[in-house]
Amino acid sequence: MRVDIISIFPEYFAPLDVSLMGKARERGILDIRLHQLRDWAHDVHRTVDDTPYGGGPGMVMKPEIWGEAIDAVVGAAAAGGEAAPEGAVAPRMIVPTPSGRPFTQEVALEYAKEPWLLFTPARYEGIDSRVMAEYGFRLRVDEVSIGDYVLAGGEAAVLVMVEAVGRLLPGVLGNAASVADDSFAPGTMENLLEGPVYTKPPTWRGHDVPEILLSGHHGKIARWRRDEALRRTAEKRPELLARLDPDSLDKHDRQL
Ligand SMILES: Nc1cc(-c2ccc3ccn(Cc4ccc(CN5CCCC5)cc4)c3c2)n[nH]1
Repeated sequence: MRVDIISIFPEYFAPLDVSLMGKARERGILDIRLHQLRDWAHDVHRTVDDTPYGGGPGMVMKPEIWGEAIDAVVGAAAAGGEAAPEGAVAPRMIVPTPSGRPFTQEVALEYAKEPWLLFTPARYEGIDSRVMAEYGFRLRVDEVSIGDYVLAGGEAAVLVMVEAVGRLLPGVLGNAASVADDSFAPGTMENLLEGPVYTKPPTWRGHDVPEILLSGHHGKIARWRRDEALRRTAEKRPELLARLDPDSLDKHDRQL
């Protein structure tokens, strides 16, 4: 997967050089390319923002510079300047914003199927809306929110999304099964919070690991884990239980 990120703070993405994402890049699973938005601002001060039409606080990012940057990043491949990833002519353009659709595990799985993503994290009060209108159809623009709180810019949201998508790519996580057991993973754990985890020692400061987990009885262990997931979900996120497909609950679940 190719990932392009255009930002006035490309250094914000240094964390993508470490750990799982760093290894995925070394192994060519993820091809992340960073671009400094100001490289397309031609005035002497390399200005990227201006005052909002209609008044209001803060500044808005100018459309011209974003347009030139996106054309350069997308066009380079389309113009045959280099091999577009897996024949993708155009990337999916993802715009972090507090007013976007919720970014969920389902959206992460959707993005993980794309050969090429373009993230456009903004600063100030956001990007002139005409940029999303200009690329909306051709780049299938998706405005997404990572949560109901306001960040100072989109970069942290991009870090979150690249990690959530990157870990779903084949070969990134050592033990593929752990993706299937994720909270919100499709299938048995869909819409359930995962239960508690333990490792050695069996007793630590007087706290014992639940006996069942030491029993080696895999059927009972799976049952216990599902019960714990249901209990935790009912306690912390009851609204998720309402989304559960009743057919996915067996008679044991129902008596909980
Ligand atoms: N899930 C999530 C995503 C973000 C996020 C993503 C990108 C940017 C770019 C700039 N900001 C700061 C910021 C400050 C104030 C407003 C609200 N203003 C009210 C009137 C016009 C706008 C919007 C935006 C971002 C924030 N925050 N939270």
